[in-house]
Amino acid sequence: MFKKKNISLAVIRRLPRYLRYVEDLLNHDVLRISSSELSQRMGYTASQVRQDFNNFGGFGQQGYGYSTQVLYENLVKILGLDRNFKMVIVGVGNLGQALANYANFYKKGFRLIGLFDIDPQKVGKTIRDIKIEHIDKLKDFIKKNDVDIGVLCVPADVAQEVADIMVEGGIKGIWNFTAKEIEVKGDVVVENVHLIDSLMVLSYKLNEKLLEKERIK
Ligand SMILES: NC(=O)c1ccc[n+]([C@@H]2O[C@H](COP(=O)([O-])OP(=O)(O)OC[C@H]3O[C@@H](n4cnc5c(N)ncnc54)[C@H](O)[C@@H]3O)[C@@H](O)[C@H]2O)c1
Repeated sequence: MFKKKNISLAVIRRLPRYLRYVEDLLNHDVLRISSSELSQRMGYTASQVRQDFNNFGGFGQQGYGYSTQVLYENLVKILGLDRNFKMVIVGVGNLGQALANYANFYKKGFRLIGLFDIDPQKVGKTIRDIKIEHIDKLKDFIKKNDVDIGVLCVPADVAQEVADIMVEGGIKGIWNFTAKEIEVKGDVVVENVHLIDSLMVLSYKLNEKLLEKERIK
């Protein structure tokens, strides 16, 4: 594929935003967009957009701009969304249940195929037609179903041991929602999510504005 090695994380983190935006254009029957228009609407510079896309070979045509359909198809491929990764959620508490009920995973091409917990009150119940299984069955389930992604939603104090089970089963990536920095062997990919970080960024921005107002007074 067109993908080069060592794409910066900052570029990768912008790709979902491009995808969301391009999807919106397609939904509004916009078939083509120039890099300057795209950049203006997204709040980047035109050269930033071109540089971002050039990391993957660039998808525009001189004098034409970008075909939204071509952009969409390329972004889907680059992000691996066409692979329909299979995932399981481990820890079906507040967060695990909310994620299990989130229909957008399916729309974006992720297939949730298993739910696991240790609590006997939860094991056997179903969410969106998926039965919650006991954690004892996790390793074999991952092996048998060749699961790609494990979503870690357990308390932090058991995060490492549950991650170890995932890795033993042959998981390829872990979406870690716990506050624990887990360690993994081999080439397992870990992506940590901290909603609170985003809230703190909001807090920082609010604080900046307030400080500015206080200076003016
Ligand atoms: N990253 C974020 O932004 C974010 C947001 C909310 C919560 N969290 C974290 O997500 C995790 C879950 O939060 P929650 O509010 O859903 O907690 P919760 O207590 O409601 O759910 C935890 C679930 O894990 C299960 N569990 C415990 N030990 C287990 C084990 N060994 N194997 C399998 N299942 C096990 C429990 O039975 C329970 O159902 C916590 O670590 C929390 O700190 C992160």
